[in-house]
Amino acid sequence: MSYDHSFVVAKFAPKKSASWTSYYGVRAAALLSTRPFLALRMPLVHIGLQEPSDPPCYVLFLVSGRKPEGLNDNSYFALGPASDQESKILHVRPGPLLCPDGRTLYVHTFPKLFEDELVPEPVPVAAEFSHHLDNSDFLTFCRSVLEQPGRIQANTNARYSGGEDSVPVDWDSWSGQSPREGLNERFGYVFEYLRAETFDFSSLESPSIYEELLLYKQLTAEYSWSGVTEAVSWACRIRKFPCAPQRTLAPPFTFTGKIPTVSSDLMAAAFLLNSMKIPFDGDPVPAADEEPEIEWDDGPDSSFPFPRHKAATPPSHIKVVAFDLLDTIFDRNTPIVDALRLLAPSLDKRRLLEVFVECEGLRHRDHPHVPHIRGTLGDVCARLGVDCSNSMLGDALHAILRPGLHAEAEEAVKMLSDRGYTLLALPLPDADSFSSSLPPLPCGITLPAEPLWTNTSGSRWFTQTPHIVFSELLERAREKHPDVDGSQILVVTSGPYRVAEPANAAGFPVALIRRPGSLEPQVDVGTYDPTLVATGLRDLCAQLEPTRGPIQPTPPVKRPFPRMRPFRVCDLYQATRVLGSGSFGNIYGAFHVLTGEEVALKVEMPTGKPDETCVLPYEAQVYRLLRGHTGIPFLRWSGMDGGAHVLILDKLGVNLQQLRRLCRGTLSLRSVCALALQMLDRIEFAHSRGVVIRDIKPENFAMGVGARAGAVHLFDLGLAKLFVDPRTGQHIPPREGRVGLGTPRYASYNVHFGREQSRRDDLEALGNVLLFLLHGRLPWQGIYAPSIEAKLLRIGEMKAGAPFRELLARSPPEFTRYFEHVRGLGFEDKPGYTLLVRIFRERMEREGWAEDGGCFDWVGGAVSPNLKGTLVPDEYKWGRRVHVGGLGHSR
Ligand SMILES: Nc1ncnc2c1ncn2[C@@H]1O[C@H](COP(=O)(O)OP(=O)(O)OP(=O)(O)O)[C@@H](O)[C@H]1O
Repeated sequence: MSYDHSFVVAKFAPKKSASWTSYYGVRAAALLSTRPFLALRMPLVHIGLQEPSDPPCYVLFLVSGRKPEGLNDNSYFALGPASDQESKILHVRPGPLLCPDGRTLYVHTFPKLFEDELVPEPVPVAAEFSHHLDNSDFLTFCRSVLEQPGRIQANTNARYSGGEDSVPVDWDSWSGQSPREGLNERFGYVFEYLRAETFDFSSLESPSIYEELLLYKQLTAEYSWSGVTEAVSWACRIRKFPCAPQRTLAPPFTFTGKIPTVSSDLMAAAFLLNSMKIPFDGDPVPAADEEPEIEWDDGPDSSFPFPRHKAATPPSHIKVVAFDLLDTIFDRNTPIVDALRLLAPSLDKRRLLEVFVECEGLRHRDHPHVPHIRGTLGDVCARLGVDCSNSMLGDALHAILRPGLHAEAEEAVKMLSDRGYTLLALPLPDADSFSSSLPPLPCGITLPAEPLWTNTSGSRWFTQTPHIVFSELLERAREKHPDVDGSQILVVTSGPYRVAEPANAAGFPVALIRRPGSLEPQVDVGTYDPTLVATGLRDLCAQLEPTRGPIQPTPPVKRPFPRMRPFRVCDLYQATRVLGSGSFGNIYGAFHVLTGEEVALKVEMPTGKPDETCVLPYEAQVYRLLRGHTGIPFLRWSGMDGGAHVLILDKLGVNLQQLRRLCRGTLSLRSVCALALQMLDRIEFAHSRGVVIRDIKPENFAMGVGARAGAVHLFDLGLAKLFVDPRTGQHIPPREGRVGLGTPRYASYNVHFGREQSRRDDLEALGNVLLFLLHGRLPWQGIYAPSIEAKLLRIGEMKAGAPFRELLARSPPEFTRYFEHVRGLGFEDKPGYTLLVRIFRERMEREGWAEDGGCFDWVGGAVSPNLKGTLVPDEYKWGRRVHVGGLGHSR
């Protein structure tokens, strides 16, 4: 069917929009009151202004919370509960256009829309016009468009613009490039004009006004440049359909004054419009481009004493130097690495240390009264999947308990002692284990006679040296210097969070030793403030040289994480940023305070309502069940901390939805095939452990980071379920009338009709996900239905019927084979994973596509990192580089 179709999508783009074109852009944009909105093209016959027998005439309506002004003063219909004075009310029953707060919407009409009758002079913009698109703008825009017929069809450039970048003159956006087009300069917004004169809708959805609404919806849903880009790319695809010669809009027509009746189409449009957020008069102008402070109002309860900023300190002011022995004087890391290398020779040194330190900290937290080093070794082996004999463990333990001295220790200690400093040591953690195996301390340092605090119940010395140590230290220092105060005792440590933070909080200056390659984290969240930073003990001595002049305080560092109240989980993981939000709480990026290793924290705060159960403990069980596959993030710890349920998981990279956006909306068949192989593998693994995922969607698959950047990971297992009864080993029985779970866009056909999900449903959902990644859109997206139930039913019908068949017809044949298999499976049937893998692998082999990490569209420079519209999380961008999949490239 041929359909005349013109539409305009208008969008305000705040200046510096690029700054919120980011992972957080969507969140920030939700607070902006300037939103993209739509000039609707409506057939006049739909609103009773034309007879069906007349040649069809269309008009663009602008729906706005503001009345038109200037020459078009009177050209509007008020929708909904207008005031008594309103003469023209477009009566809509039962009032779909009513705004929840009772304000009125106006449909701007168009008496002088057409070329010859456009207003002779530009209409002055009312002084108070700040951020609403009003009728005069609209007219100017229309004139600009109509003056240049054909330009759009000729132009194949991308159709987006804005932000601070200049806009190429030949783009068909209306973007302030000429003096005539001054609106953009003043208000910083951009019009997108998308015009498809005649095209064939038959292979798309049924022709209706919803095509435009769909664009609008997409824009409002994903308000960022990516939203625009997606909408525009969608429109561009439509535009690929053969275009008939351009026609101008139908002859001018005169408004008769007759109040129109509402046709069902308009009614439906009105329902959709009602769900849109259109700015109203008096809405506040958005505050610049500030990102909102992310409030942490449901997180674990923890607070930090922040250090005061220090003044310059003359070395002579320091009377006592107190060493934290671990890793400043004693070298504990080398023996740990040596010991672990015996157990897992192939692993990288740093990784071994990270695993050991993490296991040690968690073990100590959960079993504070049990000797921990042997237990830690056991945990390390379990974590690395290595089998060790008792004698191997014994050897490793022996090595770990024999730390040597750092090479420079003797010399440095002597030098400081010769300069007259009193040298003390903080008590050594776990002194009992070490007592017989330590080498003698360099001459001049005194240990406390009795390390009181190591036996403190639940002591947390792995992360925080307790406050009691510092009062004890002050007492010991006063034995030699009765008048000394805390500011004269320099604590030397390599542990920023283990020692520097509590020392600062207790009022002691700190010298932070950062040896090259040290394990301690480099991330500074502003909770400590070292007086000096040295690369080793020799450097420390040089900086404490009396003739050198006062030690200048380190300049304040620009803290990278100001937007969140800092909190720490298990005293070991410092949260730094929000990675995402889920239905039950937030997911935070965090790092281990002793190793700097990055992790993700999934946090759920119980509401306290008796009838509500928390889901994270359940999800933790599923993660435990699925341990052992590298394509599923490892659950490092789960439990209650600070009153919240917490999962500590491997940190992942960008999810497939974000990557699809990064790649401008669609992925190539090559990427889709390569992803399919990995995704099938993860799902097969879950099924092999008796688990159905029930929430297969692109957002729940993410690439790894670092060395695992080419691997797809399956996560978010909160909806997963055992399909095998663990007591009987039997498959669960089929059931009807189940509540639909998962995401309707991708869910299997069965889910829409209330059937219990089994393995086949995960695989059907995977098929839908792959089609979505390939096409960028599924036919049932954005359809209209009067209620959610009706919509779910309608989507189900589409999945079962012609729209799905048409989708397959325009997809590579592999998908037909794939769906033939998965839709042919019975409830209990085991899917033919090998067959499904073969379908995609054969295609890859035929095409000569390698399956390596470089096969994805986003790797290796195929996608320009700085294109607007990408949703690459900030952590993947720095300067003009982007690192996706671990392979960075410059523009
Ligand atoms: N391990 C992780 N590493 C990095 N980011 C993550 C991780 N886990 C979750 N995220 C981010 O947080 C978002 C939400 O996480 P998740 O899907 O687990 O939460 P949810 O509450 O189950 O969400 P939903 O309601 O969408 O199912 C994800 O889309 C992802 O961007």
